[in-house]
Amino acid sequence: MSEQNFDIVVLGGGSAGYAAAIRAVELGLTAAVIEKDKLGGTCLHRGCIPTKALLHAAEVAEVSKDAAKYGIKAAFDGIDMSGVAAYREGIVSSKWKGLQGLLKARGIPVIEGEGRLVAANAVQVGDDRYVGKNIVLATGSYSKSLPGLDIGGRVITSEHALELDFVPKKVAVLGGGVIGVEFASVWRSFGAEVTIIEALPHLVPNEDESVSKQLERAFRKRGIEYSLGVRFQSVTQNDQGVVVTLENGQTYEAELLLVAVGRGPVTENLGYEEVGVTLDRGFVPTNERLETNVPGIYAVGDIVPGLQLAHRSYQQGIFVAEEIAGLSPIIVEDVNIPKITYCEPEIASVGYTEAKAAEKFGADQVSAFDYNLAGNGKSSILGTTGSVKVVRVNDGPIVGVHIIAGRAGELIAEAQLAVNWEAYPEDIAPFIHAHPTQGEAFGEAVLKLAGKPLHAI
Ligand SMILES: Cc1cc2nc3c(=O)[nH]c(=O)nc-3n(C[C@H](O)[C@H](O)[C@H](O)COP(=O)(O)OP(=O)(O)OC[C@H]3O[C@@H](n4cnc5c(N)ncnc54)[C@H](O)[C@@H]3O)c2cc1C
Repeated sequence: MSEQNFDIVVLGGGSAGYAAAIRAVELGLTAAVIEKDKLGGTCLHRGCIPTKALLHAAEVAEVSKDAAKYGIKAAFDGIDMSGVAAYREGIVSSKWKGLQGLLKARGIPVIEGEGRLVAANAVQVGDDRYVGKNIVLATGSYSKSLPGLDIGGRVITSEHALELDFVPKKVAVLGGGVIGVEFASVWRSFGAEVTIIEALPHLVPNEDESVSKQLERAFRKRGIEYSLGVRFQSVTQNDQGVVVTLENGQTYEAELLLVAVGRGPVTENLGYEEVGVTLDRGFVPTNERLETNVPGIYAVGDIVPGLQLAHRSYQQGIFVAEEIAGLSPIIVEDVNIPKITYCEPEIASVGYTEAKAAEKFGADQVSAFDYNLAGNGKSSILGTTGSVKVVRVNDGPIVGVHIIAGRAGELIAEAQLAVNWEAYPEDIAPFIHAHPTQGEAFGEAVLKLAGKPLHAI
């Protein structure tokens, strides 16, 4: 049995874990990462990157189907899933190589193997013990299912969906949240018939209702079916496919059922509770400095209750390293973290929805303006519609921005700065947005809220 000592031992080498190690070493601390699978975790290998490659392939399919609209002669002749897989895997492996290089260049050891917390300051891998002045738990998340709904055969999760080497003819998607609508969007572009089943009254139910409604209209136009506000009851499967039954007795036949009902924390049987770390429904609660109830043990990423996003994970990793180094980093609340749903059309948002802002600040204290992209030149050129909604406190800051449009994700960077810096529309109004850009739409909404509309009425 060997023992090695570090300032920080990180259990889990996903977005949260490796970010903590990199920042720690930048600050002059020593750190090691323990990873049982592949450095980069869910985001790089099974999440953000491969799914966005699929979504881009889907966009290329849509553009090629639509080429005549732009006067371009091109014929769409179907999807070659092995080509799509090669493109997707190429991106993932180049990013993976780059990431390994980043850690190597900083001298951060990546210990391969399954780690277990064995003391408040130690993680064991096989016979070897890694002792840290501080421990950072970063073991991530897995695809959840519903009670009684077993994954297997034709009932699949996003991990299986990514690896499919064929386009299903007909697919049912259980869950109209981010992962569900992204796969629905890809499969529809690839030619599948898709039905989404969502128990809540809207698709992407955490978004501003106006955005959810626009997505529902856009999906309907694209031929994506959905059933809202009715719960799933059961599924049966046979050689041909699945039959999904809802609580209202409605049934759907499909070749596959994708279960996209959220992600649970990976915290079982890792020694957390034995060492005294309190769990709450499997998640690891922390104080606002991301320290667990056991002093010196921190938790970051998807195991911490709240938004499960890669950029939140990076931020938490960096935060914890700086906290341990005594820098007192600033806290970013979940509400101020930008979120993107990469379906077509894309959705991007930050801050409070109009309804939540009204609840928090009072309905008569809040104003919103929803700028229709029909008035935005660049959006017309790109052939996209949608809107940019800005929510402000009257005589106060911008507290929410909600965008739906092709490439909406690229527009959220400015909005998240405005929200996090608590900018007033009047602060931003004098500044200039380049023309023609989709970014002008945010400028137009801000001008309107500042009382000097240009192209908005
Ligand atoms: C289909 C899909 C699409 C997504 N798309 C996006 C997106 O577009 N944008 C976005 O921001 N987020 C996206 N996410 C979410 C994002 O992937 C996660 O929020 C992020 O990966 C969480 O990082 P993490 O470090 O907490 O966990 P993970 O990335 O899950 O990393 C945890 C790591 O810990 C390792 N581990 C676990 N237990 C042990 C152990 N005992 N010993 C050693 N190692 C262990 C695991 O192997 C894993 O590598 C997506 C997720 C999915 C599933």
